[in-house]
Amino acid sequence: MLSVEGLTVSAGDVELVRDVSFGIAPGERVGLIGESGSGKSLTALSLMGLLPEGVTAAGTARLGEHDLVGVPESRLKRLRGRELSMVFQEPMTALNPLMRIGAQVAEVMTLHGRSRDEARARALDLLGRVRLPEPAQIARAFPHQLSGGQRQRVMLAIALANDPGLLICDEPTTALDVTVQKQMLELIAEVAPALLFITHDLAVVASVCDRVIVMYGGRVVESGPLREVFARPRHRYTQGLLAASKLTPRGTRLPTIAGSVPAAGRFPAGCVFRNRCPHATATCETVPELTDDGHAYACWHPADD
Ligand SMILES: Nc1ncnc2c1ncn2[C@@H]1O[C@H](COP(=O)(O)OP(=O)(O)OP(=O)(O)O)[C@@H](O)[C@H]1O
Repeated sequence: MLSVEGLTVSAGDVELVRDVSFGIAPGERVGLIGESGSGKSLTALSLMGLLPEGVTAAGTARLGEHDLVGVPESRLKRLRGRELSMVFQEPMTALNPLMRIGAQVAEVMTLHGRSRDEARARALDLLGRVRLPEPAQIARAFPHQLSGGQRQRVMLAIALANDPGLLICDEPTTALDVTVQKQMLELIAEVAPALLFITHDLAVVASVCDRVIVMYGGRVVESGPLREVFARPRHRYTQGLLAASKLTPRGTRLPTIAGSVPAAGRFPAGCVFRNRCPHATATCETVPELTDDGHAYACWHPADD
């Protein structure tokens, strides 16, 4: 569905993103991780055609039938919001402080050709879909009257308004507290048609994504199915990230703790978690899981040891 080949982003002679290639299949949820400055945001912005002044992209990126790199702004404008859309970290900078929420959600639909009445009605549906309580009341509110989590849900409603095929999220939950973050992540995972999710939080990747791409110094240094990359990280940056996180790479010796399989039954018995995990002997066929306390833990099967 999305195919990126040899994407290079430069500011003058300086290459900030080099030769990045990856793809996203319909329905797939891909995490893009990497340290600060590794080029994650520029990669996403080049797909959206939203690179800052003086920064240019080369290479190819195709979303379905549409080229995204090296095409005129007028064409990208038609694609943005309709074929692909993006949710940013800070909703206050993206929302118009002087415009009511309902009108802002409706506007993105009228811009893409829906009638005013239709857009207004659908705006209420969308606010309900992102699980905002009392959508009619929220629609009449101004951004400052909502909480940070509610504003981020509004941004998600706006991003979904024209049924895009791909949703890009750039650290959308970083500014939210842990409980609100978890709800937002569940919502994104549920509603995204296909997802490119930028974060440097491994637990977030573990809870939302099927596949992960790791960037370092402007390049992709490894990628693959989540459990594969987390279980056998090849690049020293990924290894360091895993070591510093609450996730434990496969192969690490962990104490076995007796206990019962959690009621949630998410984990088949037989695997071992690190001892801080409340699920103790619970299981895991899938390597990382986000547990009820909001943290991800990895486990390894004794048989693999
Ligand atoms: N407008 C610009 N002009 C020149 N260099 C830029 C510009 N924007 C970003 N950069 C540089 O490009 C590199 C990649 O930036 P980018 O924002 O994509 O990183 P990132 O991985 O998203 O980081 P973070 O996690 O901190 O958001 C950085 O070294 C950054 O300083």
